[in-house]
Amino acid sequence: WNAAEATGSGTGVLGDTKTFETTYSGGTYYLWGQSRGEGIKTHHAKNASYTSPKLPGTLISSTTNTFTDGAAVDAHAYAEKVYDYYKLVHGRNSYDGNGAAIVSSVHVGRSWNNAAWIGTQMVYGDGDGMTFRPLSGDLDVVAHELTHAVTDTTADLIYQNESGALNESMSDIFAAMVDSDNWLIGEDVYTPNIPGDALRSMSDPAAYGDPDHYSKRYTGNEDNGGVHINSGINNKACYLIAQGGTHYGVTVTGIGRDKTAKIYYRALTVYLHPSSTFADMRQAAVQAATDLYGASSPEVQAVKNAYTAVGVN
Ligand SMILES: O=C(O)[C@H](CCc1ccccc1)CC1(C(=O)N[C@@H](Cc2c[nH]c3ccccc23)C(=O)O)CCCC1
Ligand SMILES: [Ca+2]
Ligand SMILES: [Zn+2]
Repeated sequence: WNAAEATGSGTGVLGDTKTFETTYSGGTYYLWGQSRGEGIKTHHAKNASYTSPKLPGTLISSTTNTFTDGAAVDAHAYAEKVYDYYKLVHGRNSYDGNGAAIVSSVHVGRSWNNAAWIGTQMVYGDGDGMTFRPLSGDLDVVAHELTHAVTDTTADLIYQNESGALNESMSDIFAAMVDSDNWLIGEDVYTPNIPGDALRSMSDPAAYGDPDHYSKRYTGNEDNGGVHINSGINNKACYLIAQGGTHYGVTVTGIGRDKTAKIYYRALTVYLHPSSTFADMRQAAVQAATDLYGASSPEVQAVKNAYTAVGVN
């Protein structure tokens, strides 16, 4: 049998219909797209834990090329969208720049209220229906996880303390650039019974208890030294660069999402390194903006003012 490329369709976590690449082989269709890099494959973990050697699990199949597993449909379709974002916007072929295969597993764990990049693949929990719906149901989350793979193959920011907060912020930043209708993270899958809330906010990190100024950074040991907490400081800086605003008396004139994304992509892939601090982040963003737009550009000024506004000088 040859493995023929096909177009499948299915219903996502939120009940929306979408199409995506599948492969036909031996009378069966598989959640396996072949046109992007070395391919995109989506598997069923059958409740195996994210640490289980049973991962990735079974490649998800259908005899009709119609897929009814919402978590699988979204994990697969959103992986395509994130691949396309990095290829078309930044010229990057998959997360490693070399077409690496993108592998996901859904139904990981039992009612697991989380998701992750485990170094080799993406894994998604189903949530317990109260804290989360199946987490692949939000494009933010898929883009966040795949961006961890981009970071790991570029700056490789150490996942603790300040470098870890920057690692987290890079994932939130590109999640917001891909799922570009707002500056919230996880809003589509977080607390299904509570409308309008999110896991994190980049426009107002404090709305969810995260710091929006360096003087308010968490210095304890929880969460690998607050990687999902102190990310709020850099997330706010990114928001200010893109949208502008006055923060703790410092005014920033926004330059828009697209230029902001280019600055952070260049900072991440050229200037940041494993032990980068927030001070290094400011310098990397200033240098990236200088390379792209010139030393005396409004883009460079926006970067400088945004980092001053969040207390990183
Ligand atoms: O990628 C990441 O940074 C997070 C990876 C979490 C993880 C780490 C190590 C092993 C397993 C899982 C997953 C996400 C996250 O931000 N998790 C946070 C918030 C969170 C999600 N579910 C939770 C349940 C309890 C407490 C906190 C959480 C965390 O794990 O802290 C990213 C987008 C949405 C979920
Ligand atoms: Ca969002
Ligand atoms: Zn993360």
